Order: sequence, then structure tokens, then C-alpha cells
Amino acid sequence: MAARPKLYYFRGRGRMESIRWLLAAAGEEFEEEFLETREQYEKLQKDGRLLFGQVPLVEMDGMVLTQTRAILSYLAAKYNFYGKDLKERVRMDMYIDGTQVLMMMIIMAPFKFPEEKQETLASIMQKAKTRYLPAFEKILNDHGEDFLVGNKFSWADIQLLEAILMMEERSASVLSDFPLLKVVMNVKNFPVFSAFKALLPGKAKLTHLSLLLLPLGPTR
Ligand SMILES: N[C@@H](CCC(=O)N[C@@H](CS)C(=O)NCC(=O)O)C(=O)O
Repeated sequence: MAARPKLYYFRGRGRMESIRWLLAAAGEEFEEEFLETREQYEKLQKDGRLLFGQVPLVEMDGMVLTQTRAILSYLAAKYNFYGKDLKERVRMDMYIDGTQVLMMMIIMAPFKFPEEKQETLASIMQKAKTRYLPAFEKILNDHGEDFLVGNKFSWADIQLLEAILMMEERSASVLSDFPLLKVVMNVKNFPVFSAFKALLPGKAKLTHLSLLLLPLGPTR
């Protein structure tokens, strides 16, 4: 098994993207194998490496890991992005689960019928602005800190930043009514910005992580 984590997924963001972000935030270099042929996928199946026949698949620390949320929890705990106790952890879980629901809606939107895409996206962005972003703005406002939980950079911040950058790709002004998020969720002020940057090949004009390089979905 490779010394570095090895990621197996399609050449796109999808469910693997948050895994890449956590590894990048930890400053961990990783390898990727993009699944581009049916044979590659079938080989993983045949070798018994896909527990439920699905990717993302990550090989690391002598383990073969599948199920996105399980992989993310492992990484967050391993690299100390998962709070100092169970109470911090459960708050993070709430924020992360909410954020991931929103992200999955955005990820799946390109798979809609062409005539439905625009309306679907508009409704997701509306939900983001009325349900999700106000909740995070309030959290920051209530505790007055720069991070979502425990006044310390965590998985919850990384997840929310990723979601916000996804939304800003669709609507650059999505944070205009959320002044605290605008300041706190500025990628350039993020403590791991340099770690992100270091992992970007070449030019490092960062708005997204590896994903300047990878397409979001089938239409992009
Ligand atoms: N619950 C799984 C879902 C994984 C999943 O749906 N993976 C898709 C690719 S994004 C897949 O492998 N689909 C093939 C299949 O289900 O046969 C996770 O979160 O990792």
C-alpha cells in the first residue's frame, strides 16, 4: 500500500472533493487515480476493495476506506480538526451535516434535465440564502469568534468554506447579506491557505483547491 494516501474517484469533485480539502488542510500530500474506464472500476470491485461497490475509495494508514462521511470523520480526528470533546464534536456534526446536504444539492443539480437545471439551481441558492447562510452568520455573531466551533480552525470551517466557494461560483454575491461570513470565510484569511496553496501546481491563483483543475459535474 502506498505511503501517501491514495484516492480513487472519477475526474471530478463529487463526493471526493471534501476528502481532498481535509487532506490539503492537514498539509498531507496524496495521490489520485482517476477512474476513467469501466475496467478500472471493475478491477477495484473484483479485488474486493469497494465495500458497497461504490467510490470514493481511499487507501491510507494500511486501510482500505470507503463511505465519504466515515473517511472524513477519520481524517478530521486524525489531523485534529474534530474538536476537543464530544460536545464540540456534536456541534460540528450538526454544522457539517447541514452543509453537506446543501452541497449535495448543488453537486446533483447538473444531473437534472436541461430544462430543469436553472430552476433547480435558483431554488437551491434561495434555500442557501434563507436557511443555511443565516444560521452560520448567527453562530458567528452569537459567539463573536472567528471559527465555527471552539475558537479553533476545524473540519466545520473547512466544509463551510468549500460550500461557500461552490455557491460563489454560481452567484458571486451570495454572501452580500452575510457580513461576518464574508470576513471569516475569506479563503485568503484562512489559516491553512498556505497549505492549500502549496498543493496547487504552478500558478496558485487560488479560489478553489485542486478543483480549479477538476470539473464539478457533467456539464462543466
Ligand atoms: N454513501 C456513499 C455513496 C457513494 C456513492 O454514491 N458513490 C457513487 C459515485 S459518487 C458510486 O460509486 N456509484 C456507483 C454505484 O452506486 O454503483 C458515500 O457517501 O460514499
